[in-house]
Amino acid sequence: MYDKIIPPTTGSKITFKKGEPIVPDNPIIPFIRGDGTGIDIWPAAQKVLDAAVAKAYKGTREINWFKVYAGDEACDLYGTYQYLPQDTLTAIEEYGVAIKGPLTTPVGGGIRSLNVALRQIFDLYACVRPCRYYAGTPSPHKNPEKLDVIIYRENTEDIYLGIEWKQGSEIGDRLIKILNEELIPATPEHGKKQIPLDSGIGIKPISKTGSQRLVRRAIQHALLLPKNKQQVTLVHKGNIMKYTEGAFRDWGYEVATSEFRQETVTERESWILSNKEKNPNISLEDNAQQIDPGFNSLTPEKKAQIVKEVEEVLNSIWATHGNGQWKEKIMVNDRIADSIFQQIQTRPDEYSILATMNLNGDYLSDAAAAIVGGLGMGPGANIGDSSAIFEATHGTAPKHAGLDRINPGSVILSGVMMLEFLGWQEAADLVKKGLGDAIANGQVTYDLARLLEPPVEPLKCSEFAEAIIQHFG
Ligand SMILES: NC(=O)C1=CN([C@@H]2O[C@H](COP(=O)(O)OP(=O)(O)OC[C@H]3O[C@@H](n4cnc5c(N)ncnc54)[C@H](OP(=O)(O)O)[C@@H]3O)[C@@H](O)[C@H]2O)C=CC1
Ligand SMILES: O=C(O)CCC(=O)C(=O)O
Ligand SMILES: [Mg+2]
Repeated sequence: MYDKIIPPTTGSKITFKKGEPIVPDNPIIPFIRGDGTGIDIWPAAQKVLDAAVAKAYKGTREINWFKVYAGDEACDLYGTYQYLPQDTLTAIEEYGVAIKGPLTTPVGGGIRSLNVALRQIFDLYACVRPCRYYAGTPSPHKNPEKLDVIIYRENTEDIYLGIEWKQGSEIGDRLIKILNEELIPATPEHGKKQIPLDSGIGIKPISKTGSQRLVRRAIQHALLLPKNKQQVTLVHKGNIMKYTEGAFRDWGYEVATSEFRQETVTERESWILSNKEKNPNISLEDNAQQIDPGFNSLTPEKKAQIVKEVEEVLNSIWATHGNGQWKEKIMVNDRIADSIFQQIQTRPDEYSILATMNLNGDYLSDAAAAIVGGLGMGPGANIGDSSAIFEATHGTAPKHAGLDRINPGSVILSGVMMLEFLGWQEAADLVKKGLGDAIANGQVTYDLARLLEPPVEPLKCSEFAEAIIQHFG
């Protein structure tokens, strides 16, 4: 079944039932070490995870690691250009849950992203990236502890589908010709627009299915959070891209109000309801005027549409959501993508789950990680209905590779997410305690050491892992 690798002789498989993992006490878990600093951070992370499981379960539970190959290491073993061997795909398919270090993607030419390929091959449609603060972590922000968000990033489509054509290529030029001469003129709203002939062309598909399954998972997650964090914000650039980014927002609201009607309220509905709560005799027209600041300058048709919206909301949910009941529901709102970047800095405590398309989530997860201490503190999980791969938000950080200096925190915290996914909360809690206490004690790697006031002598990557284990207690 495998060409060049041999699974562990002990251990059992994780299986999935209705999207939930069924986990034996001795699961076999494939891991990819990763390129660049993967050589430093993976061994450190593995050591911490093993120590936590051993301490939490005293030998009754154990991870049986299965080394599989991707990236440079795979080419060394399998031959030139064998970046993602079939053995690796077979192992992840067979064992369901895997963890990986970062993998290199060259800019401009060469192979497309192995990281993205893995997400697409296993349909890991939800990229979950929590950004929360560990006390004592230095940050460029005054109140980094106020940020506690979980980014739910759609993980399989958008520009990451990688459908693009090079400038000057035969198909690219043909496509531009068809667009300029046939499709754009056939679409009146595009007027006389034309694509410059020397353009590269990329396609940005955003599907209803892809958007809705991501938002569905985000709302399901919100249901498990404490009441004050039960909020899902749909992030989009729908003011500019109405049929892709704008549609993501609309489809997100549709999932909330059709599949989770009793559990959710949209921000706009909450305004309509609270207007009536404040003034029970308010007319539909006055209510409409208050929810739409530009109401008075709208066309009669548009005004009538908003009045109808108010009427429908009151008719359909006043009984279940009115009189303040909506305050107990999950709030679903939306924010424009550029605005959310400033909002997480200026009003961080107003946000909880941020549901995004692929590209916006990629940008936003690095930015949010920076607020709570940098990419060394940014974990992640790629989750599908029948498998999951855990990995940090950051890349290979090549200039630090092999120096035993990089912060392994992000991969260790990705391991914590994996332990929680397995239901091994006791081990996950030990790692979080160890990491939190090490940081609070000023035992940190270079990235955090240089930000501390006064600066401290940095620990090596491997020493930081040891410090975490010592702080398990
Ligand atoms: N999922 C994946 O495997 C990903 C892979 N990549 C790939 O990684 C390669 C390198 O990408 P690049 O743009 O340099 O981005 P990286 O995220 O690899 O690194 C950029 C900078 O972020 C900081 N950083 C990253 N990781 C850590 C860490 N663990 N601890 C402390 N600081 C960290 C370092 O800053 P400083 O030097 O200032 O301390 C580093 O130089 C590319 O090929 C890219 O495509 C990128 C993202 C995700
Ligand atoms: O695969 C890559 O090279 C980049 C991926 C990335 O930036 C991410 O997943 O956040
Ligand atoms: Mg990224």
